[in-house]
Amino acid sequence: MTFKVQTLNSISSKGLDRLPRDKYEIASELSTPDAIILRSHNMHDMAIPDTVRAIGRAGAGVNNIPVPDMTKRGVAVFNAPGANANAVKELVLSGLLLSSRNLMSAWRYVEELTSTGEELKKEVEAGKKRFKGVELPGRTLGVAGLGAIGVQVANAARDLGMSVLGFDPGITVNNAWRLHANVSQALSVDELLSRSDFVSLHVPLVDDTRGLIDAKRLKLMRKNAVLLNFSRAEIVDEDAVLGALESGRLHYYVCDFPSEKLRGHPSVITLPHLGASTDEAEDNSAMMIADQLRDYLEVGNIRNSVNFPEAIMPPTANAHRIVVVNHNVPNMVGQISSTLARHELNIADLLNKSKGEIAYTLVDVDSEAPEAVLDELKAIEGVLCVRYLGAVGSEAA
Ligand SMILES: NC(=O)C1=CN([C@@H]2O[C@H](COP(=O)(O)OP(=O)(O)OC[C@H]3O[C@@H](n4cnc5c(N)ncnc54)[C@H](O)[C@@H]3O)[C@@H](O)[C@H]2O)C=CC1
Ligand SMILES: O=C(O)CCC(=O)C(=O)O
Repeated sequence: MTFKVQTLNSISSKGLDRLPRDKYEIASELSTPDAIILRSHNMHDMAIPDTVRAIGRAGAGVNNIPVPDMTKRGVAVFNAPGANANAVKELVLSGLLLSSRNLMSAWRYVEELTSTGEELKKEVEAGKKRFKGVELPGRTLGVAGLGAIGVQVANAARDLGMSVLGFDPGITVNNAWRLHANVSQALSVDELLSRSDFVSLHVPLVDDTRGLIDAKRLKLMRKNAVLLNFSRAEIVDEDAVLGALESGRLHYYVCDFPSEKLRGHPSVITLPHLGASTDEAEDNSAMMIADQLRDYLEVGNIRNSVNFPEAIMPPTANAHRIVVVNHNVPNMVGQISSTLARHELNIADLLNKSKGEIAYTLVDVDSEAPEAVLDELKAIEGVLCVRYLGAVGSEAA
């Protein structure tokens, strides 16, 4: 079996090399891809071919992928949680220091000096008082979203001696375990904003978080506070931020998402979406997503899908694997197994998992499944996709 994988962005070769070329054709232009790998490419406006079975985001945020439409079509969407978290954490720490020590304006000041020798030294000493900053120990950082990135940011800020407050109503048990014991809990975004000198946002862009930081919430922030946004532009109301900078409520807005309005503002430090742009993060994300896609395409296993359930079934030796994606409604497993029974196919192993509106079934049968069985499975009302993977047990052995 061979697979076609289309890349919509430049993807680290360390990741693509995990897809052996005797089994995988990989190209940026393909008319009938089985899978797509991308980073930030906007898929909302593109026609996604019917042949696509899986989409892999070599990164964290999936707001550039039409996930609900893909779910309706039975297409699994994967991401690489945590793979770029350290890179983002390091950039957030840079942002904290750039703002606390007024480094960008200080740097610009020096760049614009034209004097030389003693005169230059005099201007340096005379000018530096304009850039006096503050130290981080004793200041409070509020972290909204304690996922892979937020936890690392919170822990690093504690290590720098800051007091840290966190808010995340959906924190996972694993992330709660990873969090520094001295990080305090805020009970709402409003509380977080009102008790912090620096606020860093690490929530995904979804309907609930669009415009999370608006004019009303900015008024809750401490005077001269710094807002850091390395999540997504749309989480913050940009006009409201510009207003808060004018009124002095905000001292700096540090973000990874430039816009015409933000560019050139003396109190905005904006970077070109650099959070995940390190060798390490690009390699980690690409390797993780390639491994997950390969396991899905070849074996049917699902790890780190944002719309499909986790599903891992070790291949049965000498069996033949069928994968069925269907609506999460009653009697689907019954219909699948009775179809197999009608064709005298004995089930060696079966796994059925569901997540939201999707149910997912892996079936290992003792003998090869003829085309007619697959056609009958496809014809069951509610079935979105059927894949025949064949003897995955023998290949793995
Ligand atoms: N600037 C860059 O290059 C990068 C940006 N990102 C952005 O950062 C976001 C977070 O990434 P990860 O930490 O890896 O994701 P994650 O999924 O591990 O963590 C997100 C956390 O936010 C929490 N959350 C959701 N809604 C919330 C709300 N209203 N208030 C408080 N917490 C809320 C969730 O419960 C979860 O724990 C991504 O979705 C992406 O948009 C991620 C990587 C690189
Ligand atoms: O791939 C990139 O550079 C963007 C990373 C990012 O924004 C994410 O992983 O959510």
